[in-house]
Amino acid sequence: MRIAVPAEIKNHEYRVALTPAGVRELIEHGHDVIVQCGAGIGSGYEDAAYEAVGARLEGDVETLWAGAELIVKVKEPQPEEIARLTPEHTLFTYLHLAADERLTRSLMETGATSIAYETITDERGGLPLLAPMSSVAGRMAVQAGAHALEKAQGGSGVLLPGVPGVPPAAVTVIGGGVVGENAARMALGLGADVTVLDRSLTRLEALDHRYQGRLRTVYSTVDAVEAAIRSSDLVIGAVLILGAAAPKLITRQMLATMKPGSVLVDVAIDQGGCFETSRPTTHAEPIYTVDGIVHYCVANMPGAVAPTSTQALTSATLPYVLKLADQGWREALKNDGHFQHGLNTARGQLTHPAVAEAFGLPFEPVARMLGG
Ligand SMILES: NC(=O)C1=CN([C@@H]2O[C@H](COP(=O)(O)OP(=O)(O)OC[C@H]3O[C@@H](n4cnc5c(N)ncnc54)[C@H](O)[C@@H]3O)[C@@H](O)[C@H]2O)C=CC1
Ligand SMILES: CC(=O)C(=O)O
Ligand SMILES: [Mg+2]
Repeated sequence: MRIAVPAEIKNHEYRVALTPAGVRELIEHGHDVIVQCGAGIGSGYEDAAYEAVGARLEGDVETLWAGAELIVKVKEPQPEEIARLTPEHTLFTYLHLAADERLTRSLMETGATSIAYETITDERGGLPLLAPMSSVAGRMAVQAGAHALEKAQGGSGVLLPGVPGVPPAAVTVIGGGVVGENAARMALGLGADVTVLDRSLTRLEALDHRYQGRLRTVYSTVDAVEAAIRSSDLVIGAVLILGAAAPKLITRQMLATMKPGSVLVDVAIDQGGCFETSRPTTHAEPIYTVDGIVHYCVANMPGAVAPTSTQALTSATLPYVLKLADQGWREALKNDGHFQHGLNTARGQLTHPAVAEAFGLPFEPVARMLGG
């Protein structure tokens, strides 16, 4: 199969979809891999490293896309990338469609087959292609929040760990999944006072057991969120309902109950954000302030630490890229029910129920799409 790896073009996105080691695996399986010139530079991979494992380099982006059957990317297609997609393409990347109706409709119109990393499931109930980037983003959320708390950023000026004689900051993490646990772990490491809210008692039990009383776990209700944010210096939004738009757990009205200069980091922004006042920001301008509360809402946080993120991402995606390349998308999905959950669009139709529900659009069940 002809597989293309374009350079990412989202703001400050330095990741690339495949490392040279990943490309080598595909070539060993007999596939042609075409890498856009310079695609790996931001992650520390020179063009020569791809050439050395047998990839072809392509400088012209239109030629790269036009010649590909399978396109492997990191971020959702940007408008100029949408314009290059055709019904002959299979696109494998993060999509987060429920957050963006315009993207959803335009992707459907291309007729391309699109498979989203973030909706593929595994037998343990996890999201194996989201998890590595959630680990990165969860860890970064505390760094980003600590920086935003500084006075020069508009923050209250509270130092997360405190110092001897001065108490540490209060950090609330809403959603105790992969992002949430990684954020909690970093915040604990810095010596902050950490509370995690979740709707899943199983998750709270696991966290309680693992952290042995070093963090507080609270069942998530409107009441519990209201109480927690009143005394928090940093609140991290880390909830997810698979494939769906994130629920708004902090309203604008609730901001007035928070301490001035407190910080909200909305990691769930790629699914639309879990705070009413969140809007996507970029690494170039990551923060803004509403009613005295600093917001950080970058939708591609791991892009800023690309050498780490690219290796973690390729390790997770490679087995799936190999299946798509070896078997074609139909067979690969027919043979793996969890992989099937990744299919978001095909033949101009939506195939993910949660995305369809987000916009009140009709959808075609994957099983029917694969049968026909
Ligand atoms: N901004 C960025 O750069 C990145 C964003 N993300 C996003 O972070 C979000 C979280 O991802 P993961 O941690 O991997 O998901 P996950 O599925 O591991 O965890 C989500 C948790 O939220 C909980 N939850 C759902 N509704 C809740 C509610 N009302 N109150 C409290 N908890 C609730 C679930 O029980 C679950 O434990 C996703 O939207 C993901 O796409 C992930 C990576 C990078
Ligand atoms: C998960 C995601 O959207 C990211 O890593 O950018
Ligand atoms: Mg994202």
